[in-house]
Amino acid sequence: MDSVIPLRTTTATAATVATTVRPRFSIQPLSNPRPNKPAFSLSVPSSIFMSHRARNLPQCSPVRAQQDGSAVASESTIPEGDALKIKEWEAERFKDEIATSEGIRIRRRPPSGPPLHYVGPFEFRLQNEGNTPRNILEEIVWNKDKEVAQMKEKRPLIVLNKLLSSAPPTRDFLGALKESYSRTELPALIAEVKKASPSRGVLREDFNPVEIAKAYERGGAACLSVLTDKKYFQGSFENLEAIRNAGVECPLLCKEFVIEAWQLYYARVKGADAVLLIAAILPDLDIKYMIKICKLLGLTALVEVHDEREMDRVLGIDGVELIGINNRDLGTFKVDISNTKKLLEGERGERIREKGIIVVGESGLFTPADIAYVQEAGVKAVLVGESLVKQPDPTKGISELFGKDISC
Ligand SMILES: O=C(O)c1ccccc1NCC(=O)[C@H](O)[C@H](O)COP(=O)(O)O
Repeated sequence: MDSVIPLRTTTATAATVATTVRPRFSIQPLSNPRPNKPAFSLSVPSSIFMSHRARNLPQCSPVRAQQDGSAVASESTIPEGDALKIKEWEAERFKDEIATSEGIRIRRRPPSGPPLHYVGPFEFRLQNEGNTPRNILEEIVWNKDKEVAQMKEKRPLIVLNKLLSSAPPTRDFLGALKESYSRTELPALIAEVKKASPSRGVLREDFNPVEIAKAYERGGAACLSVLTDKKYFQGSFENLEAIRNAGVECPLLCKEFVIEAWQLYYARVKGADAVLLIAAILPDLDIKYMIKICKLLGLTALVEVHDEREMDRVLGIDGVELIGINNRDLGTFKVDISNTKKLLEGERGERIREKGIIVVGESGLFTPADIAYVQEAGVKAVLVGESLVKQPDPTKGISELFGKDISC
């Protein structure tokens, strides 16, 4: 049985509602609207209506219907504290809507129900719907959101800002890639220090990050990528700091799931020279503003994309100098190195060349043929983890991967 809930928090006509409502509801204008009643009816599956009632939300009382068929909330009935919570909740939802409109499917945190007294009509979720991450990337992001909140409490931005003055200077990540490419005429190597990953589990039991980093440097890596996520990759900021303090000269990429600007400051303080910004997670405006912060901090931003839509978004953002094409779908784990070629074909490739952007081919590279394939597609650098970190001797692993010694 369907129920009818004619509610609206702000003035809106049936027509405006009809354009914003989600398809699983049906809206019909009432043929004979009565005074003081909205001129439309909204049919909602009864299960959704039940979840609305189960949450104890007011149904009609704070809403006043108008002659034109719209309805307004009588805000005077909402306690001040709740009104603030409602505003915060609506602001979050607004951000989510922007992200969705840019094609971002990863939600920043589990959706919460509206606060008490919220009377918006069209957001009645089925109970429990949406509170489970849709894929591993979303799970990582939800976990990161909590983790960053805790870390920020211990080290607020004001503290990090002070530490910046004693942090070692950054090294030129992009310059190191360009220099290596012109020296070897092969894609510059960003070698990844990674103990484990969600898709492959533990890659190396005897994992000594500093030893691995030094072995990569001896093998001719231009830069290193250091996983700092603990829960899913068994990495840490201690590893990043230790590699930096051990005198490794290769510039270091902090391989993190950045969702907040605070993390950029933290990475910088811990010795990073570059940070990863993942387009599948970050809306355009966040990328734009984080790139500016990176510049202020002397960090290089590696902006990672996986599909055409993300590439087009990133190509529209000013200040992007380094783009990584991940051959791994971070939601499904599927790896396909032809993804690099696909994203560099035609007009996109031309725009990238015109803008002088350096492209990094990331993930799933195991053989000299793989390196040649992505080089042919147009990359000037590669990011390699598994195939090197698993080698008993990672220095030798680099020569095998490139089919020659690239250290001199
Ligand atoms: O590798 C994963 O399982 C993974 C899962 C979810 C998010 C990110 C993930 N990996 C990050 C990377 O893409 C790789 O560490 C990096 O590109 C190197 O890839 P590979 O050479 O295949 O180890």
